[in-house]
Parts: sequence; C-alpha cells; structure tokens
Amino acid sequence: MPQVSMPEESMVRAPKKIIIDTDPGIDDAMAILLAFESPELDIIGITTTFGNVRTTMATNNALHLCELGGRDDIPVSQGLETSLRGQLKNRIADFVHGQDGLGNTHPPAPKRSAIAQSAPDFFRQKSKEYPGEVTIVALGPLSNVAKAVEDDPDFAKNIGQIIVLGGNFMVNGNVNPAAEANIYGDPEAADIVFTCGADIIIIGINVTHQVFFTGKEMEEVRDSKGKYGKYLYDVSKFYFAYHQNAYDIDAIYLHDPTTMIAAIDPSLFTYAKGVVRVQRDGICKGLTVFNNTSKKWAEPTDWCNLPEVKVAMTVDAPAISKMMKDRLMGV
Ligand SMILES: O=c1[nH]c(=O)c2ncn([C@@H]3O[C@H](CO)[C@@H](O)[C@H]3O)c2[nH]1
Repeated sequence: MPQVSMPEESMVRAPKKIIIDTDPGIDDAMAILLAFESPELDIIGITTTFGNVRTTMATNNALHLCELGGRDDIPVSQGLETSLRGQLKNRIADFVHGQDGLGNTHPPAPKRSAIAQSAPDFFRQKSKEYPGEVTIVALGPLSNVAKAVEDDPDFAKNIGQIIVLGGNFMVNGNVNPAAEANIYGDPEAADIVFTCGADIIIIGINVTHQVFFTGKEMEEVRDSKGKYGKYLYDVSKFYFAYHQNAYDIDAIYLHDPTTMIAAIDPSLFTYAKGVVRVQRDGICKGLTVFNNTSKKWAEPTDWCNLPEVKVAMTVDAPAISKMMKDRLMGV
C-alpha cells in the first residue's frame, strides 16, 4: 500500500492566537518584541494592566512597542487601573523599570490610541469569537483576567489557555520573602483566576530565576544584527543596575520572555498538576500555595474539590536563552 502523505500546508500548525496582558516594563518589552519575531504566534491583541507602571503608562508603552515593531495592526485595549476590588496601588515598580517603565529612555508619545473596549470585555469577546482557541499570556497582576471570570460564567470554558507569569513555588518571592510581584499586585484576582477552572499554566520565579542574560550577552544583543538589539540594550541598562544592586549579579532575569516562550514551546518546561490558592492578606499576602500531594486530608481543606492548574517545575534554560538570542539577534 502506498503511503498517504499529508499535503505540506496541513502539516503546518496554524499560529496560536494570543492576547498579551502586560504592564511594560522592560522584560515585558522584551517579551512583546520576541512575540513579534515568533511565527508560531498570532497576536490578536495587547491588553494593559498595572504593576511595573500604572495602567495608562502601560497602554502608552504597549502602543509605543507596537509602533517600534511596525505592528500598529494589533489592537491595544486598556485594562483596570485598580485591583479587582478597586484599590489604587501605591506600589509601582519604578525602582526596577524606571519612571517611564522603559529604563528612563523616555519613548516618544505613540501616534495611535487604545481601542474603546476595556481589557476584560476584549477577553470575553475574543473567547466567544474563537472558543477554545485563544491563549492569554498574562505578564502582570491578574485583575483584568479575574474581572472577565467574574463577569462571564462561560469565560473559563471559552478561553483556550491562560499562561501566567507569577508566584513563587518553594522559593522566596521578589517583593518580600512571601510574595512575587504580579501575585502581590492583586492576590484576590490571582486566587480567583487560579481556581476558575480554565486551562492554566503558571510560570513562577522558581523557574524564571534560572533564565537570564549576563551583561556580556546584553552587549552581544546590542551588537547583533537584530532590529531591536540597541533598543533592548538601552532600555535594559536600568534593569541591569537594579539586578546588580538587589541581587548582586551581573545579569538580568528574563521573567516575561520566558513566559512568552511557554506559549511558543511549552515542552521546554516540565509541570506538576495541583490546586494553587493565594494568601489574600496578612504578612504572607500574595503567597502562592500549591497542593500537589495525593494525601487524603483528615479534614476538608481550602484546596479540596477545586480545579487543578499546571505549575512549571523545571525549565530548559539554555534552550530558552538560545531561542531568545536567535530571534532577537537575527541569527
Ligand atoms: O516589584 C518588583 N520587584 C522586583 O524585585 C522585581 N523583579 C522583577 N519584577 C517584575 O515583576 C515580574 C516578575 O516578578 C516581572 O514582570 C518583572 O518585570 C519585579 N517587581
């Protein structure tokens, strides 16, 4: 019997539809520019949140990055300016990202504006338009995603996947020993999202702290033929100085680009399944607590009978670094 070969086209997987929920942010900028260079991804929207900067600045920076990448076709939708429960954050990470979120490089005002539709409504609309097909890559606090969950009982089943940068599993946080910045930004929202029943992958700093560029590698990026090389080097100087000061390392952690790569090639990570709950207040506000034991607890716990998520446990850091370099250095 002759072998039946599939036509070439049908073997090529259609690009994954993603919405990037982001608070740019230097490593967010890296992740967005990386996404622009990734044929596996079809970016159907960018939505904005607060954390590294306030939401309005995140919107300006997202528009600026689209302009830089020649991607003014991508709609940018502004998200909540407060936490899900209406708290205006007094903690903005300008000490990590600079006053403008882009290492005090003062980007020009964008020519384009955000669309009128808010981020949670944009999520809901796209999840209905393409049921099961849209992946949200959530690079900041989860207020927008939680709002969509609360407003739409079908959202968790309609959304294809949510890949979250956040949490610290079996390691300390980066805001304080208990909490990682994105979860700390809106712990209640994170708890709602993690238990909503959607297909969720969580990439915590237990994994992202294994992926970094050294100062020498940043110089290689600058001197490469990649179209964003010098830009990335310039915006990252501030972020680099923060790492030298806070961690005593001559390198920068690649949190957001690593998370973007989980959308491109999830096989570069291993995962454990279980229920994640988030401490909503107190000294451990923002702590992510993962139950992946098969223990039959003597009494019912707040982890019982809730949907499981996948938590990244290991990462192929050299492969991630290589993918970043290949795409950002134009090699
Ligand atoms: O508040 C913060 N403190 C940090 O030390 C820190 N380091 C990185 N980040 C940002 O938060 C996410 C990872 O926890 C990423 O988007 C970093 O840019 C930080 N935010």
